[in-house]
Amino acid sequence: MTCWKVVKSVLVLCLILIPIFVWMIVWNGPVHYLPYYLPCPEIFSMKLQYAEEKPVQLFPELFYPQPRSLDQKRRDVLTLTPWLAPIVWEGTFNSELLDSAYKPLNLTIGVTAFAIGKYTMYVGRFMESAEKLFMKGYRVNYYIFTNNPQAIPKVQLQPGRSLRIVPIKKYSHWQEISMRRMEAINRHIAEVSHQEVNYLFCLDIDMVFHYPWGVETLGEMVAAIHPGYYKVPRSQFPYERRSSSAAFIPDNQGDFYYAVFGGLVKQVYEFTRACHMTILADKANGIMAAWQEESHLNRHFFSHKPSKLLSPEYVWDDTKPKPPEVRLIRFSTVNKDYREIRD
Ligand SMILES: CC(=O)N[C@H]1[C@@H](OP(=O)(O)OP(=O)(O)OC[C@H]2O[C@@H](n3ccc(=O)[nH]c3=O)[C@H](O)[C@@H]2O)O[C@H](CO)[C@H](O)[C@@H]1O
Ligand SMILES: [Mn+2]
Repeated sequence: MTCWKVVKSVLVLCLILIPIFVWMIVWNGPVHYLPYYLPCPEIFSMKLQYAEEKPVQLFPELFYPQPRSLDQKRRDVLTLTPWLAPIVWEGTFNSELLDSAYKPLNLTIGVTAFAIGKYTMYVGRFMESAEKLFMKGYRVNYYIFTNNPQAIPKVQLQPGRSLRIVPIKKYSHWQEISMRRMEAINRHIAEVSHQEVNYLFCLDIDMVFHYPWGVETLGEMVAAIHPGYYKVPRSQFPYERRSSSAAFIPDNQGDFYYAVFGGLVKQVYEFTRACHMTILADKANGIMAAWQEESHLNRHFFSHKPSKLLSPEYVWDDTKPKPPEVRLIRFSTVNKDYREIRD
C-alpha cells in the first residue's frame, strides 16, 4: 500500500514537473524554426512577359554623374508638364545610359513620311541625314508614302535599316494631302506596320536632321512642341476656334501647341484613327479646320495628354534665329517656296 502511494506521488510530481521543464526550454531557450517551404516558390521567381511587351532590362552598372536632388540641369525651360510628362530638352538626359537600357531590347522604330507631287525632291536630304542621326545604331523602317515611286532616290542604308515605298493616290489640294495622312498612316499600321515596328514617328519630309534624335524620344504617346508657339499665351495658339468644328478649343484652354507625333505603334494607331474620325466629322459638316490635321491633332492631345513631350529642338523652323534655350537644332525644315511646290 505504501509502495503504491510512493508511485502515485512520483507520477503526480512528474505530471507537474515535465510541463514546467518543457515550458522553460521552449520559452527561454534559443528559438529553432523548422524549415518551411512555400508550396509553389517558382511563382515568385517567374519573369512574366506580357503580350506585345519586350522583357525589361536592368540598367548595367555604368559610371555617370550623380543626379542631384537639389540641382536642376535646365532652369531656363519647363522640363515637366503639370500631368508629369517629361519635356525633352538637351541637358535633361544621358544618351549613354538610355542606350545601355534600350539597345538590348532590339527595338524596331518606324518613320512615316509623305512625298507626294513635288515633295519627292526632299526625300534624298531627309533620308541621308536620318541615316546619320536618327536612332543611330537601332533598327529603323522608313515608310515613304508617295504617288510616284520612281522618283524616290536610292539611299545607302545602314545594316538593320530598310526603306519601304507605300504607293498612295495624290489628292488635288495640298490641304487634303496633308490631312489624309492620318487616314493613310492608320490604314498602313493596320495592314502592315503593326507587325513590323515597336514605335512609330510621323514626320514631315521637307525636314533635315542636324543633331542626333535618339531613344530619349521614345514613349507611349509623344508630341513635339511647335517652334512657332512655345513662348506665347494659349489664346494666341492657332487652334481651331470655331465651335462648329470637332477640333474646337476655346481661347482660355489648351496646354501647348504641338506639331509632330509618335509613340508605341498601338497608341499611334488609336491616335490616327481618332484624328481621322474628327476630320471626317468636320468634312461631313463642310468644315476644314484652321490648320488641317494639325488642328485635330492638337484637339486630341488636349483631352488625351501625351506621355512625353519633345522640345522644339525636335521640330525647328530654319527661318527662325536660334534662341539660347534651344541648344541644339536637331531636326529642322528646309526653306521652301510654297507657291512653287504646292499644287
Ligand atoms: C512640322 C509641321 O509643323 N508641319 C505642319 C505644317 O507643315 P508645313 O507648312 O511644313 O506643310 P508642308 O508643306 O510641309 O506639308 C506637310 C507634309 O505633307 C506632305 N505633302 C504636302 C503637300 C504636298 O503637295 N505633298 C506632300 O507630300 C509632305 O510630307 C509635307 O512635309 O503645316 C501643315 C498644314 O497642313 C501641317 O499641319 C504640318 O503637319
Ligand atoms: Mn513641312
